[in-house]
Amino acid sequence: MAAGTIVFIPCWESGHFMSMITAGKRMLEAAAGALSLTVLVMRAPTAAKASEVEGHVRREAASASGLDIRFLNLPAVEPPAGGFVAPEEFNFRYTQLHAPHVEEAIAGLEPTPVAALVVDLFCTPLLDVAADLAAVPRYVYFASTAAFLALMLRLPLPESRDDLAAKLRGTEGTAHVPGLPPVPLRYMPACLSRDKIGNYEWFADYGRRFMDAHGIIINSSVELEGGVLDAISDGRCVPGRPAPAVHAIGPVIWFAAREQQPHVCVQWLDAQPAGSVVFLCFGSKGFVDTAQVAEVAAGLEQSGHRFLWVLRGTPAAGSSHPTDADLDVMLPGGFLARTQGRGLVWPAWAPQKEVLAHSAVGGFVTHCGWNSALESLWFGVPMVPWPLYGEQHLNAFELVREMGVAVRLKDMEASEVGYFVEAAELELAVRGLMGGTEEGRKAREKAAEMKAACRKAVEEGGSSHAAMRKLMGEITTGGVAPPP
Ligand SMILES: COc1cc(-c2[o+]c3cc(O)cc([O-])c3cc2O[C@@H]2O[C@H](CO)[C@H](O)[C@H](O)[C@H]2O)cc(OC)c1O
Ligand SMILES: O=c1ccn([C@@H]2O[C@H](COP(=O)(O)OP(=O)(O)O)[C@@H](O)[C@H]2O)c(=O)[nH]1
Repeated sequence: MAAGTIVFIPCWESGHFMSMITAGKRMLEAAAGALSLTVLVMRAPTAAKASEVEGHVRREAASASGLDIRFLNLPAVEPPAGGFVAPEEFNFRYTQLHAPHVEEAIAGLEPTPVAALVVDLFCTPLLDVAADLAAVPRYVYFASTAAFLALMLRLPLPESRDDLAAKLRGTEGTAHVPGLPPVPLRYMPACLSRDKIGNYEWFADYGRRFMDAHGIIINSSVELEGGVLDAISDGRCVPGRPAPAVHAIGPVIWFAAREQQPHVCVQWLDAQPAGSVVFLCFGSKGFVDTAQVAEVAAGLEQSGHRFLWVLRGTPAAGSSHPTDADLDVMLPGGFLARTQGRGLVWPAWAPQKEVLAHSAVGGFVTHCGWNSALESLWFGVPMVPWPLYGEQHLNAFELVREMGVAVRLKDMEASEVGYFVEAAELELAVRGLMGGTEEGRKAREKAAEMKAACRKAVEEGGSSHAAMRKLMGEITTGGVAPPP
């Protein structure tokens, strides 16, 4: 029977929620029965997201993991009234409104001692509630890259604010992300770009609060982002003040139970030659408009390669989630007939991990969501980055420039956020990715190396395995250093 419980407060976005629950399971496994996990579930601010989260909770609660996990729904709060400068401001205020409920839920756990509190990167307003629980170590779970973390830690510094804010008012120049070579402004996260400068203070505030944590648990590894992790631990993000310890335990990848009947996409892949198919998928939010669809279709057709394209329709009013695409309306006339046998366009949610794991898949055109990038590396699939939102442009920079596992779209470096990709650009990138250029062949080799490194990292003796052991050691023995 567990002697204490780790309290988790995840964010409602699926990528964050499931990444954190999967990390929690790994933590329990490493604690070998000494601890349980209590997940405090906030009601998501929209009905669609609330139902998504309910689905995750139902599936997890029903799964026979043998681990001691329980989900407690926090009372719903009224979303704060509008007029926000940024979505981050909404998140911040909405999350903060849950503080009394979190305190009450934690008090209700007695007599079970709380061994640690872990909050999502967007839930740091709730880090303080455990300040009353004087001895309880508090952690942030960071479901994104160490590079994005380094940037966020640095944002509150006056010199960083002045420098970056001035640069972001223009379009030329580079930004300083500790541990990375100079980052061209067009690779800065879309959430911090020129037209979103109002977000700056909110991101800076999140970054400031990370310093109040005992540690940051991150879905990355030394093998993937060693340079940036060193920069954080050497104090190059917040000079003069040690950063919280960073526990790089990744890749953390959420694998759903397999359906009994293989998915249509998988059945189609079964009939394709090894390494012959380029896969296109743009995450949980990604969709493209009709003009862009026509260019993608033409690019794929002209590339001559086999493809599996997850094409989603525009979200319904008031939603940010794509709908299932009506292919007859969205695709150019005759495209399906002309590409029959060598291409499949799938209009709904696809089993991305199963697709990436399939031997027929030779490349991935991706929006560079960090979960997608990690999944691609896990299966050794080289990428073409097509970042859309959030921090994805910075992720693309690392994949291309730092890791060398991706072939860039021709004009990406010369484009504004939300750029339009022409057929010829996509054709060229796909040809390169599938082995037609030296850059593409190198990216494939690098992706294979990364696959081996990712798997080694989480095995016994690997860096992420050791980081997890150290983290759980400090939680179970209470031997954690106070926040810097
Ligand atoms: C990590 O930094 C940011 C993330 C987001 C962001 O916002 C978002 C909003 C939605 O309505 C639905 C989403 O799915 C979603 C996802 C999202 O980030 C993604 O999170 C993943 C982690 O689980 C992963 O890190 C991906 O790379 C992210 O793109 C938004 C944002 O600024 C607006 C961020 O800075
Ligand atoms: O059709 C789809 C689209 C996405 N995903 C999964 O959804 C997650 C997307 O997370 P990511 O961080 O890449 O991007 P986000 O959706 O948060 O932008 C990944 O685990 C993908 O495998 C999937 O399985 N099928």
